[in-house]
Amino acid sequence: MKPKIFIDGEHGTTGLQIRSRLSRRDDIDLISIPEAERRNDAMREDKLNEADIAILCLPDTASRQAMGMLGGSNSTRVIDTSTAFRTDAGWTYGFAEMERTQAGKIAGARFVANPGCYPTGAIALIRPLRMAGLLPSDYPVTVNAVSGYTGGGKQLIAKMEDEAHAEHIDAPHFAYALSLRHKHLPEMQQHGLLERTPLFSPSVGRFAQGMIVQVPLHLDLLTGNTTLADVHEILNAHYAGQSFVEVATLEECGSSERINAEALAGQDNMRLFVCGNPEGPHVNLVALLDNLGKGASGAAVQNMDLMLAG
Ligand SMILES: NC(=O)C1=CN([C@@H]2O[C@H](COP(=O)(O)OP(=O)(O)OC[C@H]3O[C@@H](n4cnc5c(N)ncnc54)[C@H](OP(=O)(O)O)[C@@H]3O)[C@@H](O)[C@H]2O)C=CC1
Ligand SMILES: CC(=O)N[C@@H](CCC(=O)OP(=O)(O)O)C(=O)O
Repeated sequence: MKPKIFIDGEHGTTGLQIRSRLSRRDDIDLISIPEAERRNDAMREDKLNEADIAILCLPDTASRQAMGMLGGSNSTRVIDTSTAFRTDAGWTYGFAEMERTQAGKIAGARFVANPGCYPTGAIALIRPLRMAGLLPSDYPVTVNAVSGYTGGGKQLIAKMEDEAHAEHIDAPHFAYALSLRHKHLPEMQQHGLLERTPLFSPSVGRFAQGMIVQVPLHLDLLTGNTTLADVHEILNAHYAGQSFVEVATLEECGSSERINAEALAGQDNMRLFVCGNPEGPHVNLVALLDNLGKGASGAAVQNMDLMLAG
């Protein structure tokens, strides 16, 4: 029998993208509720309990409610795309390339918390340097980022696209989370293995999908006489052989004049760049991804595949 997959929130931005990836497959049985019934709790509870894997594409509160609907006695496995469980010890963090053992942990997990889009880029850049001992745990990390506006879900999409919307946004690019308390900080800190809370400044551009996450570092504050080439070598070795995360060569990093935030829109992979003057004194680490690809729906499908194979 084919495994039954239910996407709770399948008519939202992340859910639709997962559904379009899964609707092309014949190795799974996609179970569904009609769009008009998407908030029918009795139907949701029924499908949640019928599924082998439930993928929650809901706001945090609705994800917590769905976990309540699952109760204790069923065997449904869960991938949650919200922020609700990403630092919860009872959940496995769904960033498969974070460590060599992480894909195996996801494969055997009952509950998998899909990473946030910005943390996917930030942790990808930071964690290997922490693990190698190059980046001190108390380093004051700064993360600067720009996201496509689909990152804000249906509500932000409407504000950006609908000129008649009461809260229409006509800016081509805007900074937000100005109080520096973005909801992604706890997972960046925990899974980035950082003692200090990072300083995170996100922004949104007038494009639908795509994302750039930047982590600039002072080389003289890293351990030893670290060079830009050393940083590149650590990242390159960490992600060697991975299908969804690739480190651009130093040649490509050195010859690129610009990085286009939309370059990976519609794709499920992430590319990392180590930019700067080879003589120092700084290095700028850059992650390029689709907020709805490796940043959400692509990663959820990657995790589902690991769980089905596990
Ligand atoms: N967009 C992105 O790039 C990313 C999103 N995420 C996360 O994924 C989750 C989904 O986000 P996104 O798809 O962007 O959001 P959307 O607002 O686009 O979609 C959310 C969906 O959930 C439905 N929903 C809301 N509350 C309930 C409820 N109580 N019961 C049943 N259905 C409900 C909504 O229905 P209705 O239309 O009626 O409101 C909508 O269909 C969020 O937790 C988000 O933080 C994670 C990474 C990236
Ligand atoms: C552009 C935009 O508004 N982005 C969202 C984050 C999108 C996302 O990844 O949400 P999760 O918390 O579920 O990971 C934000 O900053 O709140």
